[in-house]
Amino acid sequence: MIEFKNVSLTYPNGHQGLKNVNLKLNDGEFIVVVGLSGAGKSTLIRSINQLVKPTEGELLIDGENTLKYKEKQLRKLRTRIGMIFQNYNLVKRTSVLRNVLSGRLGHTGTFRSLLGLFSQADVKLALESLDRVGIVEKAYIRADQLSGGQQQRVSIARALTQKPKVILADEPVASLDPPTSHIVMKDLKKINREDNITTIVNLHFIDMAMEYADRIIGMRGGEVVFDGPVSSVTEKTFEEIYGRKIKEDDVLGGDEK
Ligand SMILES: Nc1ncnc2c1ncn2[C@@H]1O[C@H](COP(=O)(O)OP(=O)(O)OP(=O)(O)O)[C@@H](O)[C@H]1O
Repeated sequence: MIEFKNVSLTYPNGHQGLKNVNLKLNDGEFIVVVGLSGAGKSTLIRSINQLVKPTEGELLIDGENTLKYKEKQLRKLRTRIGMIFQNYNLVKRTSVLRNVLSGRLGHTGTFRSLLGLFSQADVKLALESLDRVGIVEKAYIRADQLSGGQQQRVSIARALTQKPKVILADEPVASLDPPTSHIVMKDLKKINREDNITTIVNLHFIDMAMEYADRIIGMRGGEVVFDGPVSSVTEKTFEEIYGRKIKEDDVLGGDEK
């Protein structure tokens, strides 16, 4: 379980990214974080693996306050947390398989991974991960030859080869068209269900949030202003989170091809 206890985060310029956040995120949940641009969604997600570090409070993972971790413990923690970014963060000029194998970096010694000496077990795992997101036939192609949706699936496969306990996805579909967005969200959901990986996703579109979330967390101005199961969410909930009426732009539309 991931627990935020009175967590606040003030950026060096004085801006308060998180204000007194209290949350318990249970193992295996599929959580979608929603809110307007600048609400603090990325800050919330990124504080879990300390890409940004909270300045107050406690952030417990399986009972341990990770804000007290030293560099070595933090590195170990990060090996168990997969991260998916809007822009995929692949090494574009190298093969898909190499990109996916880089998910093993924290597990394999640095020297061996620098030389590209991955074990057969790692290669098998990487190929299995690519198969699970439906693109194993692309393993030996250069990453920059793939479409955006395929690149995002490579990044999901990379996260999977980490054998993570948690996946954080920061606007994973913001650069994709509606049909491809649904494919990527379905992959994330399938993996969450099959492997019981706690999955926390930032999304802009309310229809996507409603379709895929078990639980929705709403943020505004760095604060959690809503937290509840998707079944309890109505249009009014979104209007309260956004502080305004819902607009056409808030809905992605479309479905899988
Ligand atoms: N490194 C930083 N230094 C100062 N302020 C920052 C920094 N990163 C983010 N902020 C500010 O903190 C607030 C929350 O940003 P955050 O990126 O978490 O929002 P968000 O809800 O994810 O928005 P978006 O959907 O636009 O990504 C914003 O006002 C942002 O400008």
